[in-house]
Amino acid sequence: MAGPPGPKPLVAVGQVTSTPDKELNFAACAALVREAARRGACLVFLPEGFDYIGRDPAETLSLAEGLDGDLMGRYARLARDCGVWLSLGGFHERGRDWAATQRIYNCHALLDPAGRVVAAYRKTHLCDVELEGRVTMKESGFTNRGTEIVPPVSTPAGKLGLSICYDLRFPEISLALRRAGAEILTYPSAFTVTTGSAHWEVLLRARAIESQCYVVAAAQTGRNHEGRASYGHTLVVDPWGTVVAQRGEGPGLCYAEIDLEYLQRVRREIPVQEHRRPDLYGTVGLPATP
Ligand SMILES: O=C(O)CNC(=O)[C@H](CS)NC(=O)CCC(=O)C(=O)O
Repeated sequence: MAGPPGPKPLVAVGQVTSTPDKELNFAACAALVREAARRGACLVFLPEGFDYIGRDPAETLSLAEGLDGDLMGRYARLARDCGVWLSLGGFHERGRDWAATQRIYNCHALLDPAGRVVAAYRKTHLCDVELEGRVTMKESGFTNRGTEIVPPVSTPAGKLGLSICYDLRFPEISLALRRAGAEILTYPSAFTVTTGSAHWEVLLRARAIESQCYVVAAAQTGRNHEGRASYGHTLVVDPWGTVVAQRGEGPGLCYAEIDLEYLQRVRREIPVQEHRRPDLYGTVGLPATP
């Protein structure tokens, strides 16, 4: 192997309380990105809805922009100014079909330090969930489903596989990304308090253990508007399943070093990828037959 280990890449994960006010949200996110860059992070993650959280579908639709709009332009300048990569999960995107569909995409954009959008993943699993008397979400009411998984992107921290929030519940996408070469999986999120307190950490650790990837999950926290609160608990999990960084509630950053030698060791020691039985699981993602 190569000589002495060099410094390991540092990533930063932001936790925010987005509101319907895009200006305030940008100011809060930009301050976190600047702080993370000062501390030496090469890649900064922001949560789903970093741009805003609308009070209702009509407001959410009215505030949405294209990837070529003003807000992404400001983030591109921020990436350039700070010299960092930005994972901007859960951007409310008016796509090319906006005029026809009047629905947006839930888009995870990855920007390089030149401010270019090097990848855009559009959320493929939409959160339509009804917990009687507690939680109602109907994302498909204002969002189009993404149509593809995006191949992992090489970054200075490792090969990054993009997902969003509710995608976390579907191991199929994490395994597909792992198979395509991912070393870091990321789930920018806006989890509810009810589901987050029961499922958040265990799902993130399970995805890390079974895929043997780092898992990075930036989260919304606190009261986004009168009718909504988010669970927080931004996490980074290593490929062994250990939580290596986390926040509780309230806005802020946490940091983790990405150690790809450690990742390789975990994969060597428990070679699950070689032990899989694809000959047996052919229809696993399909609906059950009666
Ligand atoms: O709507 C926006 O503006 C931003 N998007 C979201 O907040 C999305 C869709 S409603 N939230 C989730 O996917 C929560 C998942 C969750 O809580 C779970 O899986 O338990």
